[in-house]
Amino acid sequence: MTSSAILPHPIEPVAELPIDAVLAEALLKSLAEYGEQLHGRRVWLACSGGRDSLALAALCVQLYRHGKLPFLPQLLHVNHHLQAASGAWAQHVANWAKAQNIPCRILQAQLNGRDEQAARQARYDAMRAQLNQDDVLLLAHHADDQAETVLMRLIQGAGVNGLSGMQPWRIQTQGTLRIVLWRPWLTIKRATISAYTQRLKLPYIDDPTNDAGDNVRSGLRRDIMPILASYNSNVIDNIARSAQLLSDAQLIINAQASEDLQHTEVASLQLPPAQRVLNIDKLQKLPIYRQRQLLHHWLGQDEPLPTAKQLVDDVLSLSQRDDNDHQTALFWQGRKHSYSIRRYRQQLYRLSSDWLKWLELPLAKQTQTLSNFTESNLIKADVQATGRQPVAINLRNEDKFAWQLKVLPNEVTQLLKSYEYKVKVTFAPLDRQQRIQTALASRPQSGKKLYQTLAIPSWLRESLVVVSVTFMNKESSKNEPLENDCPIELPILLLSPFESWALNAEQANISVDVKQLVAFINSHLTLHKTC
Ligand SMILES: Nc1ncnc2c1ncn2[C@@H]1O[C@H](COP(=O)(O)OP(=O)(O)OP(=O)(O)O)[C@@H](O)[C@H]1O
Repeated sequence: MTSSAILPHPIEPVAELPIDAVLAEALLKSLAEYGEQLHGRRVWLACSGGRDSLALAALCVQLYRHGKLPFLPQLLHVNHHLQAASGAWAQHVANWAKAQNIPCRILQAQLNGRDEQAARQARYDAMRAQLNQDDVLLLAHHADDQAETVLMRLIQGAGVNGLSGMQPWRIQTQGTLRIVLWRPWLTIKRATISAYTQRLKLPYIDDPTNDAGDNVRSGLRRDIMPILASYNSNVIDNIARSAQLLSDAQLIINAQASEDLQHTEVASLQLPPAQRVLNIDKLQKLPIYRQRQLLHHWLGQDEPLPTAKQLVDDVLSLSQRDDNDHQTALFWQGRKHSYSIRRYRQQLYRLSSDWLKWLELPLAKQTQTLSNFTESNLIKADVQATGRQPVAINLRNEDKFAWQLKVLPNEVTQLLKSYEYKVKVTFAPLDRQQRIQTALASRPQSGKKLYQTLAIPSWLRESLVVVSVTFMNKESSKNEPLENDCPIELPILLLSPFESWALNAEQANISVDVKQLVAFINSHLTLHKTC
């Protein structure tokens, strides 16, 4: 196909041509609705050069030149390089923009495949790379697009969210970039846009693949919509209206699910998106339909796309089991991460694969003399210029997460004031044979018994650390332990990445109060994502 075959009209400036009242009203109404959010933001217009987006660009030019639109969006055209004429289309959009005196950028897409989905993905990627934080991207989607989207989702078995179609104002976050997709024409029929382009003799590009009927969307447009219209001539408006009603319903569902989630999540065990934990007893107090919605909401948090209904059903059955099976793991490949959903006792866990990998990394034993972390010693060693910057002792700091004891040198100085001894602290992985006694047990325990008493799920068992303390004579240059009954390395704490248990140190007949040290360590432990 030659580019001239698809460009029926020559390029003319549109500023002074008649403005379409219906199209202008829809845009200006949407502008009034989102005016506050639009304030101070940069607006771009995604222009394929096709009928709809060229019409929207033309209307923006007209309204701007008549002082009715406070900004002139910059056009963004993405060249997909999918067809022989792609380059000519890009050039045509650039020429048209130049004739209208509207800024325009042509972007090159990097396609990963040749289908519609690959083109869409590459298009958004290219445009996102161009946009800055909180920029707004105008799109020319209209009521016919909306009706096709809803029908497409209906035949795929979507729920309320999917059936509420495209949103007129949608915040889209990917990585750290947050942008807004603005669709002011979702209530406008294609026919209205067509009539306007004809009146203005707009030289839009007619992409032959749009109506070829060889993908679901164009098949619905060509074959199904005319049949539906023969039953009800308002079919487009009606489907678009249903989508709007469902969109309201979805907001109510979201609000209910967020409220239920607040009461059901186990606050102390959260590390989103790596680990999220639900309390099954609380979940089961809700009616079953709210349990399903809550699980749907809980699983899909941190992800752009929701989970399939099948997974929600499987997780619901997992929560309902009353056997002692702690082995079942459900797998979910999200867009951003993959997850394993597991149950341990009365808790449901959604664990990211990165997090599970990190939990398997070996822990090393290490001993630190606390006085090395005081202000004077750090300054002497020229490690820190000030006592007010935290220093970290890493329990496990690799790859994506860091588990650390983070202390301020001046706090360590303060702590050690009350000790007449040198304090050495050892962090060592818990040995399965090691017998230790927590306040929860009447005698020392090891291995399986200990895990059961403390309710440690299997995947956390390689991430237990015993903290021991040795008090040394300050004067001794040889770092000899004190001459009393205090054993070398008295265990005082057992740590997991989320919890800590004081160990029964009173039994070891020592004169020094370790409570202060336990409280200090407990209050300075941190666990966070590093990237
Ligand atoms: N190559 C492109 N460059 C920039 N924006 C695009 C491109 N293709 C599509 N868009 C934007 O995405 C919207 C929806 O895409 P869709 O595939 O339905 O558009 P189209 O039918 O090719 O073009 P139009 O909607 O302009 O008639 C368009 O209205 C337009 O705003």
